[in-house]
Amino acid sequence: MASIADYYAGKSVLITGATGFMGKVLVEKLLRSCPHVRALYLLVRPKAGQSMQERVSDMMKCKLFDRVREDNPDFHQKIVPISSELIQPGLAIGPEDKETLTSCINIIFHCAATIRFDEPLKHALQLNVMATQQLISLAQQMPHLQAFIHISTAYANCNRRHIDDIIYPPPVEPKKLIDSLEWMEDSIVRDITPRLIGDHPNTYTYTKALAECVVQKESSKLSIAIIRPSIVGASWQEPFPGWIDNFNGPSGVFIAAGKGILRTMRANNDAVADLIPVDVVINLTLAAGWYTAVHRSTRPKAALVYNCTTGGINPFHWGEIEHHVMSSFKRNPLEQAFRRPNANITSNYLMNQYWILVSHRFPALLYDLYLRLSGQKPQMMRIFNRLHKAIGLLEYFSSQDWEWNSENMNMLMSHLSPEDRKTFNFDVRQLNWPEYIENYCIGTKKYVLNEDMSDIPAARQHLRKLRNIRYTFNTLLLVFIWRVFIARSQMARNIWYFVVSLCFKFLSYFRASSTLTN
Ligand SMILES: CCCCCCCC/C=C\CCCCCCCC(=O)SCCNC(=O)CCNC(=O)[C@H](O)C(C)(C)COP(=O)(O)OP(=O)(O)OC[C@H]1O[C@@H](n2cnc3c(N)ncnc32)[C@H](O)[C@@H]1OP(=O)(O)O
Ligand SMILES: NC(=O)C1=CN([C@@H]2O[C@H](COP(=O)(O)OP(=O)(O)OC[C@H]3O[C@@H](n4cnc5c(N)ncnc54)[C@H](OP(=O)(O)O)[C@@H]3O)[C@@H](O)[C@H]2O)C=CC1
Repeated sequence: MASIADYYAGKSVLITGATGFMGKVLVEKLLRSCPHVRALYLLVRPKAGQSMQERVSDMMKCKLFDRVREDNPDFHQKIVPISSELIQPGLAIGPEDKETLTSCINIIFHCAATIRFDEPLKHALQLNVMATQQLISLAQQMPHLQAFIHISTAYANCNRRHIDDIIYPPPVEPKKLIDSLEWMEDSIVRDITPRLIGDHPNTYTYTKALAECVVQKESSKLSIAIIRPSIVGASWQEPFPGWIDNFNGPSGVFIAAGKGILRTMRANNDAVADLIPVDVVINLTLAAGWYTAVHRSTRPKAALVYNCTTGGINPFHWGEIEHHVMSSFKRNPLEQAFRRPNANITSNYLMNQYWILVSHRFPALLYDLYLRLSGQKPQMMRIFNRLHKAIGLLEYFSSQDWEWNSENMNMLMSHLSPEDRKTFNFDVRQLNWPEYIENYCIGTKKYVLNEDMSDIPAARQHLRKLRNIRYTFNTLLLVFIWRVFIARSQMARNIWYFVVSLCFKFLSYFRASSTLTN
């Protein structure tokens, strides 16, 4: 059997979502590890005043592509941007482009989606479900297509505790839902969304479940595989450790904690934090593309599903994540932290509300007061309100755990040659979590916040200043409490003397007993 790189040699690959977090890593890895791939056709839309060509050339200038640029400075010649808006009829692909695609594409990687948890249902449905349906229809017109790889999420079935490598019946027949929402006003859809999504936490997981069902329907006509990654984090090894470029999932939480803004969050210390590095997901995706294509004539007539998770193989827990994130940001602090990094997770609702009041709202109020008094615009309360909204949406995933079957991931690994196992490594047993989390935190500093590592001494100095402010503040608070409450009331003074003498007695007792034992 051909190696993975040999298989991709001379192939034309179509990628949706190439400008996104995972899409970029996919494009980079294909160009670097499969240098003889014929062409990568990227479906991209113009956005924020930039044409699709400008967006793609900006993307290729990004640091992620440094290694490919070194190996092959002309790599951009393999990239063919195609203008496409996935929520438009026919994906808004022009007739000439459609002709080109249908005549030459061999493999499709469908990564595009809206991953926002608060996306209005209609839009999530249009992009995550209807666009998938349209892409499959296009794929059916491609005579040379050998594999269609759909990126789903491990949480598409998060209303179940144990999730196998299979497609579950959808919560509703997608076509029926699409037809009934079509005529409804947005406000009505918004009102009935909670009833429709039922035991799904948001429109994202709900529509991703429906998309799997759409894909399954076509699996007898096409060679399809579904990849279900869990919580995708920074890269582990490739193209370099710690690469990340967004605030999604845990990254935003890590940054907020590193900046000393986030001090408390609801999460279960003992629940498995099913993070998976982005390079692992992409390596598995490319290997699945190869496997699906190579076995297309002998495969069973159903889509193979790959749960791409770490929990069952190399588990790590939210409590451990908290510990390593905090210690990493203490060693490599972020610039201009609001307070010293010290976030604690708790599964207790009341405890969490208490800390939100004391460690979020109260300091924000004080700081905004200071900004007002110094003639500046208050902003801290606004930042905290947005943070609370974001973490409120994530808590569902950090407060419970799931069990995924990773049989197909293991099966795929067993089919790889020793060489491919190294080049397309997705063996998460080798993942050293503390080292990974350290690189992840440094990655958020370098690549998301664009902070310079040479500024670390200044950032440490800033943390020392914050510690001194805290000590001064605590001392003043103690003096204030003493003056206002204790010094003025006889009863409070008596209680105070009673507590002090009790402590004194205990001390004398322990000293006496330790002298006796010696
Ligand atoms: C000490 C640490 C302890 C650890 C504790 C546990 C931590 C982790 C917990 C659980 C992770 C579980 C995740 C499950 C994943 C499932 C897997 C998948 O399949 S898909 C991928 C997931 N998708 C998302 O992550 C989209 C989530 N984001 C959204 O839905 C929106 O961005 C939202 C509602 C959060 C905000 O929307 P807007 O309309 O307000 O605007 P906008 O531009 O998106 O963001 C506004 C501000 O919020 C920050 N932000 C965005 N996401 C954040 C986040 N996750 N955490 C903190 N801040 C975040 C942004 O940086 C921005 O801040 P600025 O204005 O630039 O200062
Ligand atoms: N990140 C994660 O933790 C996880 C992600 N996944 C899945 O992986 C896939 C990729 O996710 P990720 O890279 O993180 O997501 P991103 O949000 O980073 O990227 C989404 C991509 O989809 C494109 N897109 C969105 N809307 C349209 C549209 N109307 N027309 C054309 N293109 C569009 C975006 O293009 P543009 O740049 O123009 O907006 C972007 O390239 C998704 O299917 C997601 O469900 C699964 C599990 C976890």
